[in-house]
Amino acid sequence: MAVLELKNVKKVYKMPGGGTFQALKGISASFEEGEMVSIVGESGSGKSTLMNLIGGLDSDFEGEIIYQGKNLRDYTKQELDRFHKKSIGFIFQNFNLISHLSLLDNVSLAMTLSNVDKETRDKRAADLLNQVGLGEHMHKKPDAISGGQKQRVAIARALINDPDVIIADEPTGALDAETTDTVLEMIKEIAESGKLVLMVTHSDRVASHCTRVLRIDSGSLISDTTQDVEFHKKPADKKETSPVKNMSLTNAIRLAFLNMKAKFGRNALVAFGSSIGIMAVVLMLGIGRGVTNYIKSTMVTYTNPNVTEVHKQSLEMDKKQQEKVQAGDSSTIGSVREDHISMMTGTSKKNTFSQKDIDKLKKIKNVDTIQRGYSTFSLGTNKVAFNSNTANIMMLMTMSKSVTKSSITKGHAPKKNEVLLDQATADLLGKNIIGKKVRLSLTIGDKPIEKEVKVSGIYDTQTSTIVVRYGDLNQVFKDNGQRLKANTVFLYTKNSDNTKAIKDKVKKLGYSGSMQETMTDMFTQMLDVITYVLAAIAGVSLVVSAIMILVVLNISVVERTREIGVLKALGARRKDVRRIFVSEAFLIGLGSGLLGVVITEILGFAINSVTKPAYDVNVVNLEPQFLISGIIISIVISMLAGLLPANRASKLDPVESLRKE
Ligand SMILES: Nc1ncnc2c1ncn2[C@@H]1O[C@H](COP(=O)(O)OP(=O)(O)OP(=O)(O)O)[C@@H](O)[C@H]1O
Repeated sequence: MAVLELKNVKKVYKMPGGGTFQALKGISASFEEGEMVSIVGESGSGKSTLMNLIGGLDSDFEGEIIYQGKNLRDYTKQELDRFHKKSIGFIFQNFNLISHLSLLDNVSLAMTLSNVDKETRDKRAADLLNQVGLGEHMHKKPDAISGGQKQRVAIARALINDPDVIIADEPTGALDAETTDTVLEMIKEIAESGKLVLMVTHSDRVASHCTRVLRIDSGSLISDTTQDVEFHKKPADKKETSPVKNMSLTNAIRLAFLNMKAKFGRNALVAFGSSIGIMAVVLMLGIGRGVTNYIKSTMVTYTNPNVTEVHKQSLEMDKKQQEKVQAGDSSTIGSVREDHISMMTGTSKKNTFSQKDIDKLKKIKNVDTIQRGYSTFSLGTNKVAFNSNTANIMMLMTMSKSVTKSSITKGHAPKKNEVLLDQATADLLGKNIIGKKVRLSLTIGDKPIEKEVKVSGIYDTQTSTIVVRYGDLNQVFKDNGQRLKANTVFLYTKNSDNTKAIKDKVKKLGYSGSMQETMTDMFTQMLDVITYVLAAIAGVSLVVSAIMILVVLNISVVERTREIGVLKALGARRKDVRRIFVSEAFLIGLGSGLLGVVITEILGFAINSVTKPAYDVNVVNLEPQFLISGIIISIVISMLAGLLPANRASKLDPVESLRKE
C-alpha cells in the first residue's frame, strides 16, 4: 500500500518584485513503505521545494500530496502538528543540531515537544544514540563531536518518534567519503526496517545505494527508475499510536533555561543592567519609608503615647476658603493668616474650649482623664530673667500628662509656682539655675505681667520653652482681671493601644491634633509625594531595561532562526516557540529582579550601618512588599519587552528559517 502519493504537485513562488516563479510543474509519484528513494537533479531544479511540501513545512501548493488518505494541504493545524511529530523525520545536510543542548536533549527534542516524560524520552534517546554508536557521547554538546557523528545524532533525532517517512536533504553533502558510507548504511537500515526514505542528493554514488531514483529537471519529473540493489527488508515493528500531546510550560521554561545557560555571560549582563533600575526604585521607596518612620518615631519619643493632645481649630482651610485663597482673595488670605497667628499665639477666641467641648471630648471611649491646657507662641513678648541675664521665650505651655518623666532631663516636674525651662534658655540665664527663682515677664492680651517663679527642672525640647502649671497660670490671669480659657485639651487613656482610636475620633468630631502631629502629617505627606516622584524618575531606567531586553531577545531570534526552523519541523507550534522566548524573558526578569533586590539589600545594609551609629537612624527601610514589588515589576517589564521578539520568532516561516545561512 502506498504510504505517500503525489498527484500533479505544482508550486509557484511569488517573487518580491511582484512576478511569480513556477518551481514545480506537476509532479506525480507514489511511494511504498520500505523504499529508499533518491531524488536527484541539477541545482535549482526543485528538489528542496518538493521535500518541503512533502514534509508539511509549506502547505501552499497545487495538486495533492496524500498521506493517510488526506491531502496535506487540507490538514488542520492539529493534524499538521501531529504529522510533524509522529509521521515525518528530517535529516538536514548541515545537521541543524541545537548547539546549547546535549546530544541526548537534541535527540529527545521531538518527544519534549510532545510532552513525553523525561524518563521515557531519555531512555528512548539513549537507545537510539547507542544504535548509532554514540552512546558514550550522549552528554556532550554538538560542538564537541565530528561532522559524521553529528549526522548520526541527526539520524537518531529523526527516528525518535518512529515516523513513517524520513526526509533527508543531502544528508551526506557535508561528509567525507568514508563517513558518507557509514551514514548511508544507517539510512539504508532505516528503509529496510520498513520506513519510506526520501533522500535528496547531487551525487550519483549516493543515488546508486537507493532502490529507486527520481530525476527532476526544471520542476518536472523526467525519470523514475527502480534499481536492483542489495536490500534486506525486515518485517516492520508494530507502531505504537499514542496520542500526541503538546509541550508543557515546564518544558518550555527548561528549554529557555538551557539556552540562557549557554549564553550566561550575555544574559547575566542584561539582568545586571536591568537590576540597576529595579534597585533604584526599591531603594527610593525604602529611603522614603525609612525617613518617614524616623520622623514619626522622633515625634513619638517626645510625646506621651497615652496622651492625645487636642486643639480646637485646625490649620486646614475649608474648601471655600481654599478656593478663595487660590483666587487671590485678599480678605480671605488676611483672615486665614490672622487665624494662624492667633492660633499659634493662643489669643484666638475661636480656639478656646467651652464646657460643651470638654463634655464632648470626655465622652470619647476609653478616655480616662481630661486635662485643660494652654499654650501660646510669642516672638519677643515673653521673657524670663535671672539677675542681669534675660532670655526670650517662644513657647509658653502648661504642664500636662504629655510631658513625660523622660522628657524632664534634669530636676523634677513643676510644683506650685515652679516652672520647667529648656536647656538653652537655662544656659542663657546662668549656671545651676535649677532651684533658683527667676522673673517671668508675660504679655497677656495687651497687659504686661510680672511673676517670680522657681526653676524646677529642664524640659527636653529644641524651642525656647517655659512650662508652667495650669493652676498657676490661671491664678496669674485672675490676678490681672482676666479669665484663662483652655486652648489645648489633653485626653489621657490608661492603655496606649487606645490612643490611635481616640485620635481618630477627635478628628472626626472636628478637632485637630497637636501642632507636631499636624506638621508630621504634612511632612510625611510631602515626603510620600517626593518618594513616589523619585521612584518614578528611577523608574525611567526600567524603560531602558525593557528596550535592552527587547534588543537582546531580538538578536537571539535572529541568531536562532535555524533553531526555530528545526523546532517547527519537529512539530513545535507557534505557541510553543512563543512560550520558549517568553520564558526566556521571564527568566531574565526574575534574574534581574532578584539581583536588584539583593543589591538593594546590600546597599541598604551599608547605608544603615553608617547612619545608625552616627545618627541613630535606619535611613533605608526595605519592607517586604517593596522587595516583592521590585521582583514582580522586573518580571512584568521583561515579559512585556519579550512579547514582541517572541511573537516574531513564532511567526517565522520554517522553510525560510531552515534555508537561513
Ligand atoms: N522562496 C522562494 N522564492 C522564489 N523562488 C524560490 C524560492 N525558493 C526557491 N526558489 C526557486 O525555486 C527553484 C527551486 O529551488 P530549490 O531550492 O527547490 O532547488 P534545489 O533543486 O533544491 O536546489 P539545490 O540543489 O541547489 O538545493 C530555484 O530556482 C529557486 O531559486
